[in-house]
Amino acid sequence: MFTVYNAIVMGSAFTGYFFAYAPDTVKAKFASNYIMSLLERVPNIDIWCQDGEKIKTIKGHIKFSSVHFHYPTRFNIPVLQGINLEVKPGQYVALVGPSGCGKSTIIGLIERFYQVTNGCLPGQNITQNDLEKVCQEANIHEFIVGLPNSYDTFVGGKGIQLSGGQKQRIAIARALIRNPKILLLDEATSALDSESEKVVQKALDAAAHGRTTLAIAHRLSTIQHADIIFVMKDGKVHEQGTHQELLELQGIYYMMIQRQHLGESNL
Ligand SMILES: Nc1ncnc2c1ncn2[C@@H]1O[C@H](COP(=O)(O)OP(=O)(O)OP(=O)(O)O)[C@@H](O)[C@H]1O
Repeated sequence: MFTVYNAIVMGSAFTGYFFAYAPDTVKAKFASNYIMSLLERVPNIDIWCQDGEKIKTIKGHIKFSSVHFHYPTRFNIPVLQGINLEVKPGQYVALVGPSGCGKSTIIGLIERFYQVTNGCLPGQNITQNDLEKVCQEANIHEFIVGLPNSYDTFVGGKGIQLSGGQKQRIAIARALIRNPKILLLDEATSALDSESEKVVQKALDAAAHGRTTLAIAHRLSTIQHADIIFVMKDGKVHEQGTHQELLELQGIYYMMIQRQHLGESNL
């Protein structure tokens, strides 16, 4: 419908015309109405929460039961098509599968960035000692104390003066300072060279200790120790098991491992 509201919300050519030629007081009134309507908007996810379970204490148990999902902007493209997976508190679980099969979408749903289409999901003061403890866990403390001003060293906006591996380890420390029960790792080492990857992976393995961890990885060597590996394809879980069980199955995971070994030996 061609209303002024829609024109403003949808950003049509009419908006430009309206804002170019309407008197300032009228423009201000429309703009403030629009701002108020944005402030008062209740996200769908909150409406849903009123009926759903509100989680008071997070124990680190994740369960997807027949979860279907499509992105709001792409109604006719199903991304998840009946996902069933369970991660028990403290387990380290990996998601693997071809590009675009829906791995990051699963993490987005756990973080409640989107509402599922069908199915269901379950519902300080920081001291210097706390800071140093998490930096030790993240394998970055030694590096920081070696800097000219230790923890007070200026590292530039967004850590521009740090290497990729150092930034990753600081990101791990930032995650750990809140003592989370769940760690969600989406390709946490993918942008690193193999030396930095080893250091960051060591930090991640230490951080995962005693926490429920869901890791997405293309480099399969990093998740072979996972308690369960879910192998996804076309928005579905096709295989699940330990590294050894999946190798014995000789299915998709086995093929992925073979391909990766072949790729590495061709480097
Ligand atoms: N914000 C979005 N809006 C619409 N479609 C999206 C959005 N994000 C992802 N998609 C689509 O959803 C599908 C699954 O994407 P997702 O990022 O979950 O895949 P992935 O398995 O993590 O891929 P990769 O291994 O390449 O990171 C893809 O087809 C993608 O194009």
